[in-house]
Amino acid sequence: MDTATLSLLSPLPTQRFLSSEKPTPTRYVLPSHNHFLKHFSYTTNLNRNSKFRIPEAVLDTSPITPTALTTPTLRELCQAHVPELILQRMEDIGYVMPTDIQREALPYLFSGRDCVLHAQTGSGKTLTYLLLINSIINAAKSSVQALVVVPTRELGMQVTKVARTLAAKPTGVVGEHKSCSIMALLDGGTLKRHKTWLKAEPPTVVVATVGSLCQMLERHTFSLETVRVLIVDEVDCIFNSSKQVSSLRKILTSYSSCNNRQTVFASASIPQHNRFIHDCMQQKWTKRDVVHIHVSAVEPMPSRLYHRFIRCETERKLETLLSLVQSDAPESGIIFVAEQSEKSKKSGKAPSTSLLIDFLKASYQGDLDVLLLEDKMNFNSRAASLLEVRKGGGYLLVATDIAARGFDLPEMSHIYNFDLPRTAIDYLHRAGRTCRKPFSDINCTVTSIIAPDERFVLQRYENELMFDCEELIIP
Ligand SMILES: Nc1ncnc2c1ncn2[C@@H]1O[C@H](COP(=O)(O)OP(=O)(O)OP(=O)(O)O)[C@@H](O)[C@H]1O
Repeated sequence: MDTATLSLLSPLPTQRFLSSEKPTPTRYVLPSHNHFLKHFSYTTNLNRNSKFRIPEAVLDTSPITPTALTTPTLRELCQAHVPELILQRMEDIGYVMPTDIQREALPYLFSGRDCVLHAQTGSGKTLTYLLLINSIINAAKSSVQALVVVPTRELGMQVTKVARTLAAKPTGVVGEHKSCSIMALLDGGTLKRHKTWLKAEPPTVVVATVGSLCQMLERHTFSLETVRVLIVDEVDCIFNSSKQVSSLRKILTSYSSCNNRQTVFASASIPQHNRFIHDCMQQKWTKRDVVHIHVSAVEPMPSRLYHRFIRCETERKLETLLSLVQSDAPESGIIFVAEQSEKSKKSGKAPSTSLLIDFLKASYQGDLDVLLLEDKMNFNSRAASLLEVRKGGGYLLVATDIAARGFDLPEMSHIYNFDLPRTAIDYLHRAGRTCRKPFSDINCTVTSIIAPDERFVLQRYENELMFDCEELIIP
């Protein structure tokens, strides 16, 4: 390994592989080299000889001692950095042991390094960056100190909710509780009200969609001058969106400077990550010593997922879906449908989402509520669907890929790809809406209903994402 890499990382506690399974406080397992590589790889910017080659995993070769292998609790990891009330609240909610990404990333984050958090769906990246935010902000100061940028309104609502839950008063604490204020500045919101709020008493944390944020920045309603930590969640999704990418670039480089803030990017998928890290440094999205924390590098898909597919002719897809849902009896499920193509719109055809909703409402006889979530719904209807979903109780959500990113619905047991996703990454994120209880053993199922000639597409996704999909044959 590049010695420069070691010396760069050595001031920090070099992480040793502990376990990908549910962590227990004392676990004395000597991991194999391959096992280590499978789960953790760190990359930094120091290998400048090749264009995008970045040093591989950091291997700790010092003797293994029982102490080094004792899994720290979240409290132990955060104690010196995060206020006690937040730690108490974290434990109230049930966050006691860290997930892999939390254990690996928090020491780097607390050291002030810019980081790219690259870990499986449902691995707890949100709590990771919220703990960093809570270690930095001062709730007594009236200024925007932390900014979380998200690609969709729905994800913004979710992150805001988690941030507010974490900031709430812990049980048993009496008296007044001054927590930080968190503003959701999201597309479809009432920007006029936000403008007044930002001017009168700036919130400590802003969770924003790119569009609304840029609107506010362009109108000089507020500036990013006081922002000390900037998070971009689902970063690859925003960089991939032709509508959002140029605004994100401005947020990162024109409206603020990487030298005046700590920058964190998060996603379960960062295609060509070496290239991305290189760009982070070259484009000054981050400082030059950005750390890439890649957990489960060769296993991008959560291992508790069972993948299957069923071949059927297009005209039989609806009946096939219905019989699958009825025999699976999911706790809750999402049925993913492709967005309607321009060609189909022009020919006046009804979108698949409407056809599917009408069909299920007429034919499905189970207990689950049938709901719809798609981009072209107005914001109020989208919010209403989301509210129903979050109320608990079982539901079948018919959705486009708008529901594929970041949604955390822990009770979700089944995903159905009524239409195959366009890319392997879309498959990964759709599938990742299940298996969202980090320390649970429960398996979840992803089923793709494919036309016979789509088998090779699914096979490509299997190869790319390294999972196996079993064929389901209905007699
Ligand atoms: N330390 C923890 N202990 C128990 N549960 C946790 C812990 N950290 C996070 N969780 C739970 O894990 C679930 C997934 O977390 P989160 O939404 O942050 O995942 P993510 O990594 O952002 O996934 P995605 O890439 O799909 O957005 C949430 O329900 C969260 O409450």
